[in-house]
Amino acid sequence: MSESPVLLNKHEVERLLTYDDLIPRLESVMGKFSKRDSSEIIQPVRSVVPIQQHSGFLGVMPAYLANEGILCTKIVTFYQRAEGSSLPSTQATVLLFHPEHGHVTAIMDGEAITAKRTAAVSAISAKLFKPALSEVLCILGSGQQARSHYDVFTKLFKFKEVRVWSRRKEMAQRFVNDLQDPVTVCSSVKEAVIGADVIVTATGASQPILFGEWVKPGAHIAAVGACRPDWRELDDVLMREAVVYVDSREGATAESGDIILSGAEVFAELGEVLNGSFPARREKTTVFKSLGMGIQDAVSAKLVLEKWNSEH
Ligand SMILES: NC(=O)C1=CN([C@@H]2O[C@H](COP(=O)(O)OP(=O)(O)OC[C@H]3O[C@@H](n4cnc5c(N)ncnc54)[C@H](O)[C@@H]3O)[C@@H](O)[C@H]2O)C=CC1
Ligand SMILES: O=C([O-])C1=[NH+]CCC1
Repeated sequence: MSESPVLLNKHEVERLLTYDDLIPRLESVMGKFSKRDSSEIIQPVRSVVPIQQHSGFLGVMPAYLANEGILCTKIVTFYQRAEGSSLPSTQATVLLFHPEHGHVTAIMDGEAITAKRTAAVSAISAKLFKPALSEVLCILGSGQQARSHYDVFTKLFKFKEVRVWSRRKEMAQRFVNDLQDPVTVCSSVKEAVIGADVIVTATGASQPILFGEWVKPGAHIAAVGACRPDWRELDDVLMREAVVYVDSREGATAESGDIILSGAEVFAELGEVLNGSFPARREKTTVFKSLGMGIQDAVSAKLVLEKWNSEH
């Protein structure tokens, strides 16, 4: 009989998963993924079931990392929620399996993993692509991803000014009230992004909210929302003028409305830049279009379990 799986709640996962540990693991796995060696990594594009009556989606995100002995799947739901809803729009559970015997070794909260690994990957994109002199950070959205992006971007980089915009100004104000350091609340997207060097879009928008005409040439945009083929956060001008990087070419081609509907060309995967097979075109306006990958959840969950095991 196999042992019962370890069960870890959101509080535990949040405590055990640190950006310092996570970032090097994500860089390593994304680099390996971009080599497309199926004897090392298998990660299909996420399967998504629409839940039309409730404006939601169920996604299943499996991954197998043979050399690291990680067999994992995340099950995630994401919903378009009314502003001010007390329910989280992204909820998830991550399962780790014993790769040899097939039993479940751990079941853990996936909300904290999703928030931290997505922000950490965006931070990796910013390390590679943001302008050398980056003084102004702008965050569009004030939800879970906005907060994790704020945390890691201000931990890793020094900005003179941080701005936030949200659909309802009081939500942006609430976001700011939870923080120690000063952040400017903006009344419009335009006001928030003019002159910004780094822009994070982390909204549930399905139509463009960020327009290329407002974006400072050379800025870096980490675009985290719009993860359906008919959803947008960025307009055609921005998508066509920027150098576009993605987490996975297959994921972007299947799921990113910003890429599919604008007809923008994907320049490279983040992993291809980390591998040195494509350049980081820092001098240009750059977009990193993030959709989220099972391998990112898999290395995060393994890290959480290792930390937990070291304490028990
Ligand atoms: N790329 C990735 O790996 C991941 C992407 N996501 C996506 O990131 C986005 C944010 O996710 P969470 O922070 O978990 O959600 P959340 O519900 O915590 O925050 C969503 C934010 O978007 C705003 N928003 C919603 N609809 C909007 C609209 N039509 N126009 C402008 N703003 C709008 C809300 O006011 C809120 O500030 C979602 O689109 C989600 O699907 C989530 C997890 C991972
Ligand atoms: O990677 C992920 O978990 C998600 N991406 C979009 C919604 C959830």
